[in-house]
Amino acid sequence: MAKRDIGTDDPRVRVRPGKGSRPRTKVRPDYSDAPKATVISVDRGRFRLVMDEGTAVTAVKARELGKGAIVVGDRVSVKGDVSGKPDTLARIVQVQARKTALLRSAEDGETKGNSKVLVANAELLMVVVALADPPPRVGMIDRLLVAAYAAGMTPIICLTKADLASPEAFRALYEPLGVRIFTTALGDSEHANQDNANALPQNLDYQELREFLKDRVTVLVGHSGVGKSTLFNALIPKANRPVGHVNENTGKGRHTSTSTLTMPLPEGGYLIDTPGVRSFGLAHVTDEGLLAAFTDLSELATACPKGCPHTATSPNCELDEWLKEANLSAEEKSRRESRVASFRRLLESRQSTTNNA
Ligand SMILES: Nc1nc2c(ncn2[C@@H]2O[C@H](COP(=O)(O)OP(=O)(O)OP(=O)(O)O)[C@@H](O)[C@H]2O)c(=O)[nH]1
Ligand SMILES: [Zn+2]
Repeated sequence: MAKRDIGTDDPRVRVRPGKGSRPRTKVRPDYSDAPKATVISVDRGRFRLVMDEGTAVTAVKARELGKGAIVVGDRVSVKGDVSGKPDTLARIVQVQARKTALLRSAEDGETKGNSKVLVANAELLMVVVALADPPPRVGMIDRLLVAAYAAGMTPIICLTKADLASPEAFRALYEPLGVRIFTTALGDSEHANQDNANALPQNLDYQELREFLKDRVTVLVGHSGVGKSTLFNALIPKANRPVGHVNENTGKGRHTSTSTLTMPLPEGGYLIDTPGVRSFGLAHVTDEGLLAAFTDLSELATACPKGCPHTATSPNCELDEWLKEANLSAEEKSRRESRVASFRRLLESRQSTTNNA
């Protein structure tokens, strides 16, 4: 292969002379002065980008980039027409290394065990949990926390529908983890109405949440019906996410939309909505990664016998010692049991996933 041949016959790809010392076949073009952009949506091979100076453009992936996926949140270098005018198309020529990558492993079907990057470079994972209707599902929440830590992201929890049920029990369970928890009640328009403010429970954190999200990039995840769209619309009034009904676009019923939406927050920062997260496989996370997400348990486990797998049958596992501690209140005992059970359930579910894959 000739020294300058980078394996493309695309005449638009300009190649600068490489340094003599570089490996012969890997002479890469220098795009350091190409304009940079962030991917805000992906639709069948077309990427919607916001250039750093603000223009929105549509782009395709340059052939030389090969097969790797480009996802929402990726930072990219762009060539070609970046005017953003109708019918123009730019070219993504380079993808920067990701600071964070939110992955999800398929849990069933043909792709079982394969993992996929959902969003790149986001800082926060906001797990949206309804206090009622539907009630919180601890297993899913724990999975999402694990996925966040494994992604290099910081998880936070937003409790919704506090007008329907008290957040106390949930807070008692999750506050010891050091995860920030915000409680909201935004639902029906009557609740959003200021005249009705007295009807709302005390101690709601909606304004604190707004402040917290300012200037950060946050991914929203949660089950259908927990109030994600309601929250999204409250935080970004012009977003107009459809509330209370599902997916007119595909007509395939619930959870079939795959489009991930990025919207700027009025105060600065971005919200990213990921529809259709029904399950969140964790096959890509190691056992250590799993334990690290249980911040309350991971410290205990450092005192376990060497190589302890921390299951219910592991001899002298510190997690069991923690459960057996003397003089615990009934509440604390049940909280600890719930935490250990959560962790062990995830551990087991992953083992069966990996073994059957
Ligand atoms: N009472 C009450 N209802 C709420 C609240 N937030 C949302 N709801 C209602 O819950 C229902 C579902 O809300 P959505 O915002 O559509 O929930 P979603 O999570 O986006 O659901 P999908 O679009 O299916 O993923 C709607 O009828 C909302 O009006 C709340 O804080 N309190
Ligand atoms: Zn152990």
